[in-house]
Amino acid sequence: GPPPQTCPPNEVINYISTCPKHPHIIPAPGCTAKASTIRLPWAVGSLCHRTGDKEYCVYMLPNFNDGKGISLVTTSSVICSVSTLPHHDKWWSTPNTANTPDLLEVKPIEGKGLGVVAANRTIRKNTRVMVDAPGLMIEHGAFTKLRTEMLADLIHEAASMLPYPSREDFFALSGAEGLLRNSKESALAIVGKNAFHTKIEDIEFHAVFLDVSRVNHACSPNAAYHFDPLTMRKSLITVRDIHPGEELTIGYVDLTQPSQTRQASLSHWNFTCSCPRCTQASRRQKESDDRTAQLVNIRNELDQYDHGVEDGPGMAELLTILYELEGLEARLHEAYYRTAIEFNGIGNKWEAIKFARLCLERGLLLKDETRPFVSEMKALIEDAEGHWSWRFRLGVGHQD
Ligand SMILES: C[S@@+](CC[C@H](N)C(=O)[O-])C[C@H]1O[C@@H](n2cnc3c(N)ncnc32)[C@H](O)[C@@H]1O
Repeated sequence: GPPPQTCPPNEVINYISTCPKHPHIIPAPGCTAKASTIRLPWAVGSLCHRTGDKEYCVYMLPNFNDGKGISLVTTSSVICSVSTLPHHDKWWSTPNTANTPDLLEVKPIEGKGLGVVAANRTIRKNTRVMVDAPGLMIEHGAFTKLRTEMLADLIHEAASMLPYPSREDFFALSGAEGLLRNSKESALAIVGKNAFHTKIEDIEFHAVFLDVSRVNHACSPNAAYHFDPLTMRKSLITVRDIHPGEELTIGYVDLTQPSQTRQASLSHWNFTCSCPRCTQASRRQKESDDRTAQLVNIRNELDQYDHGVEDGPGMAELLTILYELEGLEARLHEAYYRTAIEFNGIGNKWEAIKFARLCLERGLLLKDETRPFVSEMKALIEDAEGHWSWRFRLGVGHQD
């Protein structure tokens, strides 16, 4: 059954309508929507900081995500629009069904702090192994406009208002090593090391997910994230088979960059990647970087639609091989997309449809329905000859 409602500590709450004693709804101050259209009540923190014409406060919903709660650092008008979104109910009602506790284990990994490993059975590729909702979200505007101390203040308050044990889970995340535990700087540092850019409608947030935050980085990762903006859930999906005891990893940065650029981007998280793709003997490291550069070149060349290419399908299939050799299965749908377009581009309908299906099969696990490639591939499968790419590579002169 549902967990009991938790009232956050009184000292940080100005007023709250979620405790069983006060079951009425209080809209956020300044909210012009009718109280009856706001289905869920928010607790408002006592602390707000103003910059320009915006006042950022902390809004917390204790019942969210099976009682784990969620805190937002944002303005009352954003809370108002969020609470009245048409698909809003889905956010609050989606259960974390894919979490199979005995599939995964969080444990110390040498040189990496904690990490997530496959517990005691093999996890097949394309398995959704975790589904997580954000515990803390900070509007991007607060990040860029507020002074650091004010921002740290609000983030600290947002984390402190979360129900037990989410509050403790947040402060136990990595990123604040060497700083005073539970201090405002810790809260800010934790957000810096664990937040993802996440959009609600058109508003950008930095979101911290308390469970998926434990997954470490690798440059040939065996898993990837999928974020569904309609349910606000982030899932972890395997892209290769994972054997018992093996660590699950994702890519924190663009993995089609050369190794030195990847390492430079990872310095934000204060570590150097020691995965096999990054620590090969120098000759092999160069070969890997060369393959990665070739992959990017082919992708760029195939993305030129205004002139012919020689053997487009052959190049696109080579692209697939390069993604596989570099361990980039998490992005294979990108190669399948190009292959589908190239086959259709020379009028080979059945091969085009085959690769469009492969693209959707992989891509839909990792990307949401709203991505343009999804509608492109669906349209191609539906009517290859009516698709813009039909025979588009033929009869167009070379442009050298
Ligand atoms: C989002 S957290 C991942 C979970 C973290 N290991 C923990 O204990 O909670 C990001 C931090 O994990 C560590 N980390 C992630 N991937 C790593 C890797 N490949 N090698 C070393 N440290 C890594 C870094 O300290 C990084 O700042």
